[in-house]
Amino acid sequence: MVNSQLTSAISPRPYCCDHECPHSLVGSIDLRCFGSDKETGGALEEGRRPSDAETSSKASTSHVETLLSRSNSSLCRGFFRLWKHKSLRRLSSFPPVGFRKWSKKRSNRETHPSRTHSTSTDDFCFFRPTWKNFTISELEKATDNFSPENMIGKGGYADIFRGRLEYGRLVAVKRISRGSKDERTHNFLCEMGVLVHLHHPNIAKLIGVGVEGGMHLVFELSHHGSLENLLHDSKDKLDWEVRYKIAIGAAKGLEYLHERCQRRIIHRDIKVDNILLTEDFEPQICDFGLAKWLPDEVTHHTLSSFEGTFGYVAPEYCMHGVVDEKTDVFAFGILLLELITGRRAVDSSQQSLLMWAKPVLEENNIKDLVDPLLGDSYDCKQLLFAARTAFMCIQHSSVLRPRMSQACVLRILRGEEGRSDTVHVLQKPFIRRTFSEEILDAEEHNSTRYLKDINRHKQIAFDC
Ligand SMILES: Nc1ncnc2c1ncn2[C@@H]1O[C@H](COP(=O)(O)OP(=O)(O)OP(=O)(O)O)[C@@H](O)[C@H]1O
Repeated sequence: MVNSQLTSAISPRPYCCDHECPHSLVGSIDLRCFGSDKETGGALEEGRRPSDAETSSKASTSHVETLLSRSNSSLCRGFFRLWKHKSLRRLSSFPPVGFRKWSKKRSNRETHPSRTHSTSTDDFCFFRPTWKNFTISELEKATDNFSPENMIGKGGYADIFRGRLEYGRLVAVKRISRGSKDERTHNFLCEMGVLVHLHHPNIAKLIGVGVEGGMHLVFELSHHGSLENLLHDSKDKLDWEVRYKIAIGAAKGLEYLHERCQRRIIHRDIKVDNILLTEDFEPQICDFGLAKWLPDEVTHHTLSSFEGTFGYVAPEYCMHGVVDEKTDVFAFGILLLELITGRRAVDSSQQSLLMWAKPVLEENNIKDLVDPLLGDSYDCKQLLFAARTAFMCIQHSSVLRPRMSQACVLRILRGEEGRSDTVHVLQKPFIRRTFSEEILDAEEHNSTRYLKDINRHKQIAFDC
């Protein structure tokens, strides 16, 4: 049955936008992996503006509080069992909490003029027929029978093998190998369902798939592996010039996902492990296993299960399950801080980079942030632009974070926004907000509470 599902999924047919369809990006991995089927309902709510009553009655319950209140439940035990099997710090489906209901069409300010809003069938038929359907023998031959020596990555639900195709092309074969049969199928279809829409120099390039003897996604091999390998695992220092190039390229990739590709895609797991580097250090965003398609008409999704990576999670996602472009913008800010400081989002003593860097940025002591390995070998202006961008992206309130596009993040990063010669002072973002947004923000994004939550979140993740 799985195979027939897979075969039909890769055959050229209209892309389905139904929320219930396994090809759809709007479903969320359910909580069956925690052994709690009853928690699986209502995986997402589309963004609507809250009523006053809803706002006041539900705002006080956070994901973390609810998780803690259930800490003895089988749900929680399931989470920790799963945690041990997942890659470090990666949070898989977190239990649902009393997520609020929102009601609002997207405002004009938030719509994307760059994308056409067609609802015609053509809109759902965007796939690249150049994809190859690999046989298992081709993949085995390419990877030397998936030999351990060829394993170049081990993710939460897949192993990645280096391979050489018959005609010499180097590839990375992602073999979906963990989870139940349903989970593997779901993950495979979700990732493939996103990739079918994407074609950009800063997005990992899918060459084909293989559904014989397991589920496989075949990518162009990235010469330098992930940014994680290069920035944190290598003895060689990564030059500032390259870091800045990576920042710009990753920003372009995200801008494409959010505003320029066929669908509005939220990646949800932007981090150094998911930025691959080509031979000339061009960054490519990979791992679309958690990506969501967000319809243009809604402001955001509210997910009832929580997935992501500790250290990169935006406050509103952590506290209320709210997912939109700003979720990725926040994570991108953390990634920028990693590039500037050379520190991990969460270090070996479980200290958060955000907590360390934010006060330094607020004090405008930018030089104190710089990776000691760089010494004085960096471009001061580029550093200031990058620090300024990071500062804006990690704003607690999503309203205050810039968008990737509309000339926001990229322009700030390139120093094209504001007074480039007087950027010594990091300014608070200049986005004007409505009164209701101010109220909403003050009520809902209390930073003290967030810090409390994130600390408890950390305890759950690392101490149990
Ligand atoms: N095309 C590629 N070229 C080179 N290395 C790759 C490629 N794709 C993946 N990798 C390596 O494999 C690692 C894991 O890949 P990926 O993130 O796609 O797996 P995953 O199972 O989805 O991981 P996660 O636990 O983050 O979900 C990457 O961090 C990278 O080091």
